[in-house]
Amino acid sequence: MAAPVLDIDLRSAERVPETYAWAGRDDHPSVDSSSSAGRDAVPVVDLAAGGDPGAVARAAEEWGAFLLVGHGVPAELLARVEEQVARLFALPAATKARAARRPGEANGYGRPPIEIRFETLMWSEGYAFPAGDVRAELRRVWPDAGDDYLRFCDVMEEYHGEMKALGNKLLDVFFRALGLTDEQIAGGEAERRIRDTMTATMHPIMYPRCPEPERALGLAVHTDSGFITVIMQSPVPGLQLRRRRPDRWVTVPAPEGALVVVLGDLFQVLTNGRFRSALHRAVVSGERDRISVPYFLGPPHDMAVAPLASAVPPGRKAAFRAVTWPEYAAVRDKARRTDSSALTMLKVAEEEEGEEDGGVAPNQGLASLMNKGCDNNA
Ligand SMILES: C=C1C[C@]23C[C@@]1(O)CC[C@H]2[C@@]12CCC[C@@](C)(C(=O)O1)[C@H]2[C@@H]3C(=O)O
Ligand SMILES: O=C(O)CCC(=O)C(=O)O
Ligand SMILES: [Fe+2]
Repeated sequence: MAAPVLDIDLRSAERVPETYAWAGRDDHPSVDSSSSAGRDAVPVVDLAAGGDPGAVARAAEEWGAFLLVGHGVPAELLARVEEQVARLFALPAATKARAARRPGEANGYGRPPIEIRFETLMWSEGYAFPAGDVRAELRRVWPDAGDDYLRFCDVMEEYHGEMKALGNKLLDVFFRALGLTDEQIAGGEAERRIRDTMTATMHPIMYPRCPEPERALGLAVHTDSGFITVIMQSPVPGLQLRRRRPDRWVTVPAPEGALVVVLGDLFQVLTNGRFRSALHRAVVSGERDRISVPYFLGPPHDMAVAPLASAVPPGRKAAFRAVTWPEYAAVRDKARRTDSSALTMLKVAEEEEGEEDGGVAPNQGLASLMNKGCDNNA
């Protein structure tokens, strides 16, 4: 029998062990979206209304994230995805351990991959798999390919179909928000190549109800590395976006049926720094389990991502050098050791001016974004 991947059963824990206690967790206040007379209101984009390019551009420049409504993914499918993910994580620890992510591998069950960047443990478990190849990966959990396996795969494949179409729609919405014309979007070589080759990874996460939620973190501060992450979340808030001046964590509301879009570092590269990746983290609830199902859209591993010519203003230089996703990951590891950030290390010229007040966090190292006691200065 495979040994459990987590050291304790988070679901039955009566206390948060010291190894899971994040000392600097509350050094910046958490506020909700309704605070500060609209200043902390997470932007909302309505795709049913076409995704207003001006509103999308503002959200992407100032927040690197927004709530997405009118996206067309049926609410009942979202409910079925949540149900299947809950069933997956409710399996016995030894069953999930059959699919444990092995060192150096991208896919499999375990703690979120960023755990190696921190000494404190996170109150969560996740499972990464290629969205288009769920059947092969999930056989590790259900080798008999029985009914539970088939139900899980059917629902995830249906979800992948919807999300793939939504991802393409979102990409065009972002291109339009960058100011690209319909001809550039349809006929631009780089734009077309990105749309045709985008890859998708799912990483459902379970954040079990926590007996001392104010001591724990479900997911530590990070930026996503790819292009665009579309998150489906339980109706239990937990995702927080880092805002500046003053430094604070804005909790993203979790209205039924809405999705959350978060931009990753390679999208910041692609847009020459105009659209910003969002620093974020997840807190846990004292009352309820929370599930989130991020759908990560990014380039194929062999594609060198460089700023789109159409995103570099006339007379300006490309702000970043070209980088593949695996090269980016290596740069990020190096950046961690020097308290720099991957984006700073990839920079070859100045980016366009970002939002000064209240904007997204700057491209700085995680160690200085965290506080003493958050022990990620390694
Ligand atoms: C496609 C991916 C993005 C991700 C690494 C992964 O291969 C699968 C897991 C993803 C995740 C989820 C939690 C936060 C994050 C930083 C991590 O450690 O694993 C992201 C990764 C990422 O965006 O780099
Ligand atoms: O739990 C969430 O809503 C966010 C998950 C997340 O940030 C991630 O998987 O990268
Ligand atoms: Fe994330």
